[in-house]
Amino acid sequence: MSKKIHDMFAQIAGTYDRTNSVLSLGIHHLWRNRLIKMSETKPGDAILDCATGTGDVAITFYKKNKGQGRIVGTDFCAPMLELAEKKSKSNYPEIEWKIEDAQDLSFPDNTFDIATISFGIRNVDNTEDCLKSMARVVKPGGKVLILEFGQPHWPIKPFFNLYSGYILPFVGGIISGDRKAYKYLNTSSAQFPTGKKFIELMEKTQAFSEVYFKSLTSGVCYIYVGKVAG
Ligand SMILES: C[S@@+](CC[C@H](N)C(=O)[O-])C[C@H]1O[C@@H](n2cnc3c(N)ncnc32)[C@H](O)[C@@H]1O
Repeated sequence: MSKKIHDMFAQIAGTYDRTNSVLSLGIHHLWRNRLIKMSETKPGDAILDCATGTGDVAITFYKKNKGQGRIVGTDFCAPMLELAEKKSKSNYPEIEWKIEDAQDLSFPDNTFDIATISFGIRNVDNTEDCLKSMARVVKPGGKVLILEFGQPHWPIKPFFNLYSGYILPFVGGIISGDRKAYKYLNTSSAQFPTGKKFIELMEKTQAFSEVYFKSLTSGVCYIYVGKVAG
């Protein structure tokens, strides 16, 4: 587990949701909804959302499946998870929140139908370990889905680079008081394997029988799907 990443999220937890909404102009809700649609979930499914942060994906799964089934949100950062719990406890008390490192999940093999991670895998120390850990806890034939930033293509690319390189750290810094965290968002996204390169990483784990991806908003974000091998 990276203490530096953990402490960075602990530091920005209180302003995380507000900063997200401002910086993405609300588009992050559309991206997360797309992830849920691509999961093809149905009421009764057991779902794990890793690196859940303040819990939006887990809560959206709960609403989509009308509270039927099991929804678990995990994160290694207690201050983020506390906000998820606070948000959900009156309306969605059945959602389980648990401190877990996504690279070394403690659940038994084949526990879930679906496991997701949104804007989290870029932050883990070892991407392959994280993918293997998520695939291990999903039943054969179930799905692992990853939502992550990418590097957008032309004609959005120059505008995006300007936005994410300068405006995002500036505005993120003002709202959160931590400019470095939003500079990190930009540099880590720019370096992270995207599209076919990420698919190669998924294939390398040998945990999936089928892998595919969809790019969103001209490549600003990607959703990767792996069907867990039997
Ligand atoms: C950018 S936030 C994303 C939160 C949420 N999934 C969302 O879509 O808003 C990244 C989250 O990943 C968590 N995280 C980073 N590395 C992790 C790890 N190895 N295990 C579990 N959580 C981790 C951080 O604590 C943080 O809450």
